[in-house]
Amino acid sequence: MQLLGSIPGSVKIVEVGPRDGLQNEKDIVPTTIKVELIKMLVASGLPVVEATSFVSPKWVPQLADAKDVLEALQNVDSARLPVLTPNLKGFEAAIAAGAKEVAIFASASESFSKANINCSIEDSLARYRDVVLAAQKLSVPVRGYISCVVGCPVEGAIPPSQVAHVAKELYAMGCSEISLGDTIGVGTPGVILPHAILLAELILYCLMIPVFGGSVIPMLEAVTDVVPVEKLAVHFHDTYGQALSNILASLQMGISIVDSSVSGLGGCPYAKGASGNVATEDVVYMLNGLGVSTGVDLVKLMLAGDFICKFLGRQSGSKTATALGKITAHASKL
Ligand SMILES: CC(C)(COP(=O)([O-])OP(=O)([O-])OC[C@H]1O[C@@H](n2cnc3c(N)ncnc32)[C@H](O)[C@@H]1OP(=O)([O-])[O-])[C@@H](O)C(=O)NCCC(=O)NCCSC(=O)C[C@@](C)(O)CC(=O)[O-]
Repeated sequence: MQLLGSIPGSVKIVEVGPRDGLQNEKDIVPTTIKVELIKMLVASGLPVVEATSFVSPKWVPQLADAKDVLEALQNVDSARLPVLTPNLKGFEAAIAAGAKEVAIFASASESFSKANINCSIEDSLARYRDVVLAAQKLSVPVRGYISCVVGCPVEGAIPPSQVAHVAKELYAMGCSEISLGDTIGVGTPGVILPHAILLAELILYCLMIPVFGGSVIPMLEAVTDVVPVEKLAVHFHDTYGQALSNILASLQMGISIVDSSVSGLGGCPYAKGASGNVATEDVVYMLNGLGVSTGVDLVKLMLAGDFICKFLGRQSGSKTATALGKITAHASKL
């Protein structure tokens, strides 16, 4: 255990499947299915389930039913159900629909900020100050996201200092928690970029394909210099299969809040090439193996994953759910 360093005894998992997971689905998922999924996730013991987004329906048509989803969940009180709000308009609509917690989402990359919320980083921070002020008046906690914390689909590697700047601003304006998003899943736990990656970057650069990233540890070092580690969450997409290793490295650096998506659903509509978030089932399986408590019942979680995968007509993106599903199917034939 000494090898692992001082990983936390318990981890808070923030389930983002109903929001981050579904926002990229082309075919509209009926509100009743979204509500049932959220209820199943809550029943599995997840303490926080991000329910939906109050964003422009022109930008994210899949979540145009945010008000209906939230209103159908008014009696659910065993988990926190935050929602994304990009501006005051979204914040006011969320509160009117019964939201008790919200999240704002900035970026460490100028290009991604423009693509995702149609404004510069500084303009977004000014807009978010208004949201946080309005939330503080109602004692509503605000989570702050930062996208592209190691790499951007347009700009390539993002300097840790840029991430730390946005994190410091979000914390100073009053965010209760800051989630660091490797939106395109390019980060590794390494301290430096391996030469092979640098060479691959060069080739991709010549081909004008800027898909490369940096490393998680220097980014976390820069951010923990300006924001207390207990206020930080990590949010890894699993595009390059690095998410679990990055989570383990983050835990070793004192992080105890991890975002994930049931069955590995997800991807951002404004980040081409980004695959799903790390699967919640795989995170829970790893944390169980490490003896880290989460309060999540893996079997109930897998039932929720099975429910949404069957509806979407697709295989689970969780290796744990796939493996345990095969074992169960085999056992039932004996
Ligand atoms: C921010 C805006 C609204 C700017 O979009 P805009 O076009 O610049 O905004 P606008 O103020 O000019 O308004 C345009 C229209 O949208 C309406 N509008 C304006 N605001 C709202 C609102 N809140 N709710 C509903 N409608 C809204 C507004 O009323 C108007 O309607 P119209 O007059 O044309 O009929 C837009 O860019 C937007 O909604 N973007 C959201 C994109 C998004 O949701 N991306 C995915 C989430 S972020 C993410 O996935 C990353 C994360 C968090 O998971 C972490 C990671 O992995 O990195």
